Order: sequence, then structure tokens, then C-alpha cells
Amino acid sequence: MKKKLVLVGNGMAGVSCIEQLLKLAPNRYDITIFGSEPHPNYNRILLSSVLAGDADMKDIVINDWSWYEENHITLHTGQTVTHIDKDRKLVRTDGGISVPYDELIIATGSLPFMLPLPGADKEGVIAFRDIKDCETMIATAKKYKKAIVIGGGLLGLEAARGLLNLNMEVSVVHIHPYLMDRQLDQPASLMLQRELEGQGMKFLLSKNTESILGRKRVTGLRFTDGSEEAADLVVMAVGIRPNAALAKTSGIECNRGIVANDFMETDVPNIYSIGECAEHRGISYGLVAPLYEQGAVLAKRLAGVDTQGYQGSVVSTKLKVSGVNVFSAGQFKDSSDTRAVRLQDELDGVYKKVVIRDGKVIGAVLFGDTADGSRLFAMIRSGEDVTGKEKEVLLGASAGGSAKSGVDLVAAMSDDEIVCGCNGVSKAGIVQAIKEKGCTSVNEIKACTKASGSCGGCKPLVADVLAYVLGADGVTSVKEGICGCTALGRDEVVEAIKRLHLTTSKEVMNVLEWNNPEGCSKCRPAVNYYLGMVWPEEHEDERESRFVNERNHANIQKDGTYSVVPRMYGGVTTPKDLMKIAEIADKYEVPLVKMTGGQRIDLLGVKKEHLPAMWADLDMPSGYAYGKSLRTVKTCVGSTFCRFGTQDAMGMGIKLEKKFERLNTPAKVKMAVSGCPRNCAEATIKDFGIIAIDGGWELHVGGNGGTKLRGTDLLCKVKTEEEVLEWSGAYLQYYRETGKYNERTAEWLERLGLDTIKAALEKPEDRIALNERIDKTLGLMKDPWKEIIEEKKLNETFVPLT
Ligand SMILES: Cc1cc2nc3c(=O)[nH]c(=O)nc-3n(C[C@H](O)[C@H](O)[C@H](O)COP(=O)(O)OP(=O)(O)OC[C@H]3O[C@@H](n4cnc5c(N)ncnc54)[C@H](O)[C@@H]3O)c2cc1C
Ligand SMILES: NC(=O)c1ccc[n+]([C@@H]2O[C@H](COP(=O)([O-])OP(=O)(O)OC[C@H]3O[C@@H](n4cnc5c(N)ncnc54)[C@H](O)[C@@H]3O)[C@@H](O)[C@H]2O)c1
Ligand code: SF4
Ligand code: FES
Repeated sequence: MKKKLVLVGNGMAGVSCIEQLLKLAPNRYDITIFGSEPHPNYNRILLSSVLAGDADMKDIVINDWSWYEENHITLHTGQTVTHIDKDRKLVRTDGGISVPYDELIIATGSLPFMLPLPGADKEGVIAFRDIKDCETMIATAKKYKKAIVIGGGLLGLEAARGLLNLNMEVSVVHIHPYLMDRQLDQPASLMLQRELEGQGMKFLLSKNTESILGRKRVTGLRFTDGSEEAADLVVMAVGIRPNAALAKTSGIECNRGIVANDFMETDVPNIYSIGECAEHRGISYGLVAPLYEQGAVLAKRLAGVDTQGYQGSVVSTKLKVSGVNVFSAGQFKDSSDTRAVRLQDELDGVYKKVVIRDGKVIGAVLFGDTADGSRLFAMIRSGEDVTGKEKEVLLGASAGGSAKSGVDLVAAMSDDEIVCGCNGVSKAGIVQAIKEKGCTSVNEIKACTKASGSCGGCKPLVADVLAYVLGADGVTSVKEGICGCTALGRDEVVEAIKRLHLTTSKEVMNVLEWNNPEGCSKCRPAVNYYLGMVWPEEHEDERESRFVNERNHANIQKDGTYSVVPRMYGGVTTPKDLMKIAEIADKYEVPLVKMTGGQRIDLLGVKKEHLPAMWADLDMPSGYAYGKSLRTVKTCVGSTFCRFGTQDAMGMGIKLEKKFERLNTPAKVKMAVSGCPRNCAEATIKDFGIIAIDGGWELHVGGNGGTKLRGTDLLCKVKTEEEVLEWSGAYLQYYRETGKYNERTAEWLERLGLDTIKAALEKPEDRIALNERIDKTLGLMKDPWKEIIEEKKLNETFVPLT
């Protein structure tokens, strides 16, 4: 007769343990699982993605109903185990079911901590823990406008991002002065705050909530400093508590969590505990990686396979908010016995910190560029001595000046480096699955190894390992929709817009059966761009689909003020314009005037209400320093003044900027013109760089000077200025027509390949046709501020910040 194994808690840790056990000893137990929730086992982590519109509820099921059947597991959903009878060895549920056990696993997870505030029981006050909470938020967003998230940790920020995507106005209330204080130090936290403010999130920092206002339903919060903030929805994300009540009332030893030894055994024979409810060596974890390790140990124990036992885990975290790269691992705070190596680049928004004690890396924080995360995490785990190499450790992939990415990064990784942190899968594990099991796609790797199956953050790295082993052509790419609202990719959406003559986002989303009819913050700006690109005359730009900076035609700064950058073609100005700018800076008491990297003047710290009047006084075109558009054409003085110059770089730059200003492009575009190969305008790190040579010009493409440094490739050499304009027009239009929204030219070029692009532009008739299309679009572009001021549409069109 088989032994009876009962699992209480149908969640991530418990079921993962059962999966392992079935592999090790498929016929050893009769298994029964109880779960309070009415669902089969699902990926709780991806609730953030569901809320953000990047995944569907059906995508997050890990094991569907049939899995239980196929493995002969008796599943009782919607049943909460309320009592464990240790003497008679049976469990009882609130629904009256009673089941005997030989072995019992308690994996009841955590409960969200609800602040015991007056009014916390009002309608509209919820946590973010399960499918029900997620559905409540989605439904609330259809009816109400304003949400407050209490808690600026991982969960709070992911909830806030999701609610923004659902078109709610979102404020995050945080008790400390810095966000994610449990994972980040102050500089990284400030950079994160700035980035999220740019995405439209509002923060109320150092705020302690005193009570929740409203009669039946919440209407707002009152803080201990006396201030109040309105809200139709309050989401509490202030941490979790191990759900140990069942164990406690059943006489099993508990502290904060259920006390378990290295073999996940409680103090009662045949009763084990794993997951967030368990406490191992004084620690209850709140991330899946350690919980899966605990499950693997217990599976071995129950299968009778030798194990060293669970030794505890060092954890690493990544925030799952699109467009934000944050990584934190180990002990990242400074103390008297630690030293830290730091790198901070405010221009590119990159911050890296590595904390060292006794010659060993013990913690790291990365913001902006997290490519080194897995390498640093491997060092923290291995405890290798890095004495004398501390700076190399910090610079890592970017040592030597050129940041490694993609396949190069994989090549530099050691075999035991972890690729998937959630599931503990190393590079060697993935390489083995490719070579021995014939995996050719990320999905197949997921099925074989579990890598990428939890938070999904490692998907790009798994894809890079595939490309490293199989070469780019050997990898089967799986079709991915442009966001969770649709399964259609970029090309299919653009093709449908053309074929079905769709001219508004509403039409696109209705006709193509978006599963979220309103779209989300990922697809709305993308669809708006594609429509404008395909139908420049018919499509009316949908301002509400644009990001906040583009809606307000200015760059929001970290303190809520704006920056104003007037257009200065080719970086050339006049004394008259300079005097005007100086007078206006003085008149509006602009706190800071600064030159930008693109040779423009930036007036920083401008109050929102001063923007229209300032632009009216300036009477200069907008510099588009905020837009997915041509930003600047940087020039050197060229032959006009420089003794080395062979061509008129400034003149060429001015012509280009006048031609392409205001053009909508998939992502920002930067240009530069140098008057000779000395290349003082740094044209070889621009999207389109022009370098004068004897008797003509070289046209360089696909450069990027940001976090992912990329030098340009030579497109061609031409003789005349007219040819420069013709090739650049054709190139930009080809990028506009084939680029994915948000894809810089450097990524686009790598995706398409230089040869494809050259072939598309090679024939004069193709270049002429592309130029005709770009000219049509350019002819329709208007200066936004001029339009606002002239048409006196100020109050209607100037959307206040959300
Ligand atoms: C929105 C969100 C995003 C997250 N993102 C990440 C991330 O990116 N990375 C990461 O590592 N972690 C993340 N986490 C944390 C991760 O989801 C948890 O660490 C993990 O789910 C814990 O697994 P568990 O099995 O211990 O608990 P759970 O998954 O909570 O499972 C416990 C289950 O037991 C059930 N249960 C409780 N008591 C009883 C009872 N008496 N009888 C029957 N059933 C019972 C519960 O209803 C629940 O379904 C996230 C969590 C949330 C909420
Ligand atoms: N990407 C990820 O890895 C991820 C995402 C979501 C959730 N999770 C996990 O889920 C669990 C819950 O996440 P969490 O963010 O709630 O927990 P947390 O403990 O990490 O963060 C809670 C935050 O709330 C703040 N806080 C506490 N009291 C407050 C108050 N009265 N007012 C305002 N702020 C207050 C704390 O300072 C803290 O920063 C954690 O274990 C977390 O690791 C992980
Ligand atoms: S790139 Fe050549 S022309 Fe231009 S400033 Fe430098 S040396 Fe002079
Ligand atoms: S790192 Fe989370 S799924 Fe791989």
C-alpha cells in the first residue's frame, strides 16, 4: 500500500516540491492537496504582469486541472485546512473534509500585512496577494480614477505600475524617505524614483498613514502630519507575515514562522514545512528561489534520496516594472567593516555598487544596467576572494570600455553562473538542455529546465544562451504579442492597419480583438505611432496615448518641475537668441541653465504653469528634448573655421535638423556631423552620423552612446549634400516603417542586419519612394507650442500631470 502524503497549500512552494517528488519517486505516495483558493496551482509572481496587461490569467497557470488528474493527485480547492490532529494523523477542512496522512507538508504561504488603521475595513481597501485582489483592481479601474498604494517596496511599486497601466492616477505612500529601502541604497532609490515619476507615478514620501477616510467606501487617507490625499482605491503593500496560524493552533513549534530544520522537518514527526510560512535558521523568505530550494530538499527527503539538507539562501531581487532595471542582492548596506566600489552615471541613469567585506563580495545594487547581476550574484554565493580586483568586479562586463551584451556576455559567463535566479538554473544546465534534449526555443527550455518560468526576468538571457549555442539562425523564436492585450506582434498589427485601413486606436483594438479593449500603457503609444506612420494624413495623433513628457511637450524632472530646451539648429545660436534666452531665464527665475550633451541650452526647474508663457516669450521652436523624434544634430565647426575641416559640417547639420525636426520615429534619434575624420562631433555613436572626407561624406548608422554603447556601421559614401539628405531621408523612413515602437536604431539594425538595410536603400528608385513618403509626413508636422499658443488651446490641451 502506498503511503498517504497530504499537502496543505496549493501554492508555488508546495506544488513545486510535489513536482520534484514525482520525478524522484513517482509511485511512492497517494497525494492529496488542499488549497483555500478556487484555482489550480498558479504563478503568483506573474500577477504583477497580469495587472500591468502583459500577461493573461490563463498564461499564469503552472499546473492545470489535468496535471493533477494525470498524476493521480486528489485536489481539494476552495477548502481551508482548519485543524491537524497530530495523534490520529489526519487533517480537517472548513468544508468538513477529513483526510488521514502518513506524511504532511504545510506550505500555507504568507498573509499580506494589513495596517490596523481606523477605516481599514472600508470597501476599496485591499491587499495584492492573489487572483481575487488582481481582479478587484482591474474591475475598480473601470469605475474609479484615483488609487493610493501604501508601501514603496517591490510589491507596492509593481502594483502602482499595473494600476497606471489601467489608466488610474496613482500615488505611492511610503513611510521612509527612500523607495525600496529594503533593497536599495539612497542613490539607486533616487534614480528609481525619478524614472517612475517620469512614467507618471506620484510619491508621498516620509508619510505615515493615520486613518482611512470615507463612509462605506474609501475616499482618501489622512496622515499623521495632518495632510490628506483623496483615493477611490487603497492597496496595502507593506510586507507579509508567515501564515503559521494552523500550525500554531495544532501545537507545532512556531516563532514568526513554522520552525523547520535543514530537512524542513517541524518538531512533530512526519510533519514538514516549506515556503513563506516556514522559518529556517530564523529566516522566513519572501521570494521563490529559496522556497524552491527548500522544496527540492524536502522532495529528496520524502523520496529517500540523500541530501545535505537546506543551508539557507542569499537572495537577489529584480523589480518587474517595464523600462526600469533594478537589481539588488545580499548585504548592500555599508557598515564599519565593509568597503564599497561605486559607479554613478547620472547622464545615462546608471548606478552600480558592490559591497566588499574581508576581500569578498557580500552585496550589490545595480540600477539602469543590470547585465552584471548574475555574475555578481554568483560571486556573492561562491564567496571567492576578490582582493586587488575590486574595481574589475564592479566594472565587470563593461571593463575595457565596451559593455558586453547578448551572446558575448554569455560567452564570458562561467558554466556554473546562474541564468535563472528563481529556479536556480545555471548556464551549464541550459546548455545541456539544448545539446542533449534538443531545445531550440525559450519555451522548450522552460519546459525542460523551468528556467524563465517564474518571474520571467531571465528570458532575454536564456534566449542569448540559445543563440550562443545554436547561432541566431538555429533559434526558434516564439511569436510574442506587442503586449498582454494581444497575441499579435508588431508586423501583424502594422499589416492589419494597412490592409483593413484602420485609422484609430479604438478601431485597431476592436477589430483585432484586443483582450483589453482600452489597451495598456505599452500598446497605446505603440499603436498610435504605427497609425501615424501608416496613415500620416488620416490619423489624428491621440495625445492621451502618449507618455507624460510627450503630452506636455516638456521633460518632467525629479521635483515635478520641467525643463525647457529651445531648438538650436546644428547647435548654432546667435547673440540675439542668447540674450532672449537669458532674459527669459531671468524673468521666470529659472534656477539652472545648462548646456546639454547635444549642444543645446536647457532651462531647468521651470514650473508647469510657466511653460506656455515661457514658450510664447521665447518664440523659438521646441527642441523636442523629450520626444520619440529627432532630438539634436550635433556639429563641429567644420570647414567654416577649423583648419582641418574639409566640408561645412554646421551647414549640413542645420539642413538635416531643419528637414527632420518633429518627425515621429519609433524611438529617439540623434545625429551628428563632423567636418573631417577627426570626428569631433562624435558621429560614430549616433543613430545617424555624417563624417566629411575629401570630396564627400561618409554616412554612419546604428550608433548609440547610452547604456548599451555601440559604434556605428558604415552605410555608404556619397559626394554631395543632396545625396546626404536623400540617403538620410530614405534611411529614417525605412526605420520608421520597419522599426518596433521603442526600438532604437542600434537594436533595429542588429535585428534586421546591415545587409538587409543596405539592400533596401541601394536602388535610387527605392530611396526616392521612401523620401516621398517621409516628405509627406514632414509636411504635416507642426510646432506643438506654436500651435497651442496660436490656437489659444492652452487650457484644453495642456494636460496637467498625473
Ligand atoms: C504580486 C506578487 C509578485 C511577486 N513577485 C515576485 C517575484 O518577482 N520574484 C519572487 O521571487 N517572488 C515574488 N513574489 C513572492 C512569491 O510569489 C512568493 O514568495 C511565493 O508565491 C510563495 O510561495 P508559497 O507556496 O510559500 O506561498 P503561496 O504561493 O502564497 O501559496 C500558499 C497557498 O496556500 C493556501 N493556503 C493557506 N492556508 C491554507 C490552509 N489552511 N488550507 C489550504 N490552503 C491554504 C493559500 O491560499 C495559497 O494559495 C511575488 C508575490 C506577489 C503577491
Ligand atoms: N519583484 C519581486 O521580487 C517581488 C515583487 C512583488 C512582491 N515580492 C515579494 O512579496 C512580498 C511582499 O512585498 P512587499 O513589497 O509588500 O514587502 P516589503 O517588506 O519588501 O516592502 C514593504 C515596504 O512597505 C514599507 N512600509 C512599511 N510600513 C509602511 C507604512 N505604514 N506606510 C508606508 N510604507 C510602509 C516598508 O518600508 C517597505 O519598504 C515580499 O516578500 C517581496 O519580496 C517580490
Ligand atoms: S572634426 Fe575635423 S573639422 Fe570638425 S572640428 Fe574636429 S578637426 Fe575640425
Ligand atoms: S529569474 Fe525569474 S524566472 Fe528566471
